Amino acid sequence: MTRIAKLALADGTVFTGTAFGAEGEVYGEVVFNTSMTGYQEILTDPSYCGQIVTMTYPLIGNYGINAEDSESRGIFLRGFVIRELSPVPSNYRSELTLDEYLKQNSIIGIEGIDTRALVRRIRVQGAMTGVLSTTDLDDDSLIAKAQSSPELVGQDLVQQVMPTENADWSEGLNTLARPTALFSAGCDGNDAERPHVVAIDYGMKLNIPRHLQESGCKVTIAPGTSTAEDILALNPDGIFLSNGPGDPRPLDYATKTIQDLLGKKPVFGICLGMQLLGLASGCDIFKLRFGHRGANQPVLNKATGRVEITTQNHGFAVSTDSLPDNVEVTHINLNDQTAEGIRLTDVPAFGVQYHPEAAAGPHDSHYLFKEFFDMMCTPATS
Ligand SMILES: NC(=O)CC[C@H](N)C(=O)O
Repeated sequence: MTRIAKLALADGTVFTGTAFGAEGEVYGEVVFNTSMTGYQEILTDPSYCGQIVTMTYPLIGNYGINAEDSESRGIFLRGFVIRELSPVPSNYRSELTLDEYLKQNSIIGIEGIDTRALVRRIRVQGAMTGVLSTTDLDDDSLIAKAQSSPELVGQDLVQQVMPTENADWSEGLNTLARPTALFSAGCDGNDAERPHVVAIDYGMKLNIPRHLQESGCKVTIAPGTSTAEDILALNPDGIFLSNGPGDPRPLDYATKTIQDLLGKKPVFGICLGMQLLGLASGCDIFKLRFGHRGANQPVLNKATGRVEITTQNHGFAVSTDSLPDNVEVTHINLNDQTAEGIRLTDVPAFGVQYHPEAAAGPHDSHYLFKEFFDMMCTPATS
């Protein structure tokens, strides 16, 4: 029996489609991702907490769901909007269908709507709050709910997704007799020699500690609310600032921790981590109209002149209007000239707005993990 679902936007637009996944009603910021593949990594990226995610690629679910490709312990986005659900996955790795996976995780899906019209509306008017429901199918009621639901701006969503305890990253340790080619000559690869990275987890994607480990590091994961004392007590050689959901500006606890750590150990941040590094260094943050979410965003590395094709998922950006004297822009988004990378000139600290760990997407930017490794292996100049 076909189940109806409706998506209502705060601007009064309503889309009627077919429900899949769970029953119920949710609200969230409606955004879109242009990736053709990687829907399992997108579903399990904690950075989407608080959002209803639309896929522009029309056929979703065609390779099912498997045990290896998840980027976290669950699904944190609020709802999933697609054009056409593939009911029969064709993939030897598939263990369950997308519909079964969303049901297991109590996530509402809607298919069969005009996703092109939805995306064009978001591109023109900007990301906006929406309500996705299988229980209330009255347009006026849903529009009123969308207009009265809280916006994502100003929300600290990190505390809804971050871990609450420290943990050693041990996945695959027994398979890494020696780190991969990314390993620098600096250390000889045995555990005592590996640089120890403490990754502050604001909603970290799992492929990030995998890449830190494969680049030769030992990794300890710490909650996003850790203080500088908590982090330094773990005796790190370097500090990693992870991706994460929501607006970076209310995360005062995180900004303070980073300010207290800058100059003490090398720092590398990705996405939210770069935004927090920027805030800690006195940069301003602004909200993009509809964000950058996809796996084909061109980024210019200003130092090398090379263009990297990157995976991105962010709705906020570091403003380049009034950069502090000790902050340099290292990477630029070629679609809109926004900052995709910064570094501090007075202490060993840098960050990128995009996702060099891919998962899913291109591998053009893996070099950044080696740069961080080498930064930790280079004796600090007094
Ligand atoms: N992937 C991320 O870390 C996203 C950072 C931040 N929540 C943003 O939307 O810009």
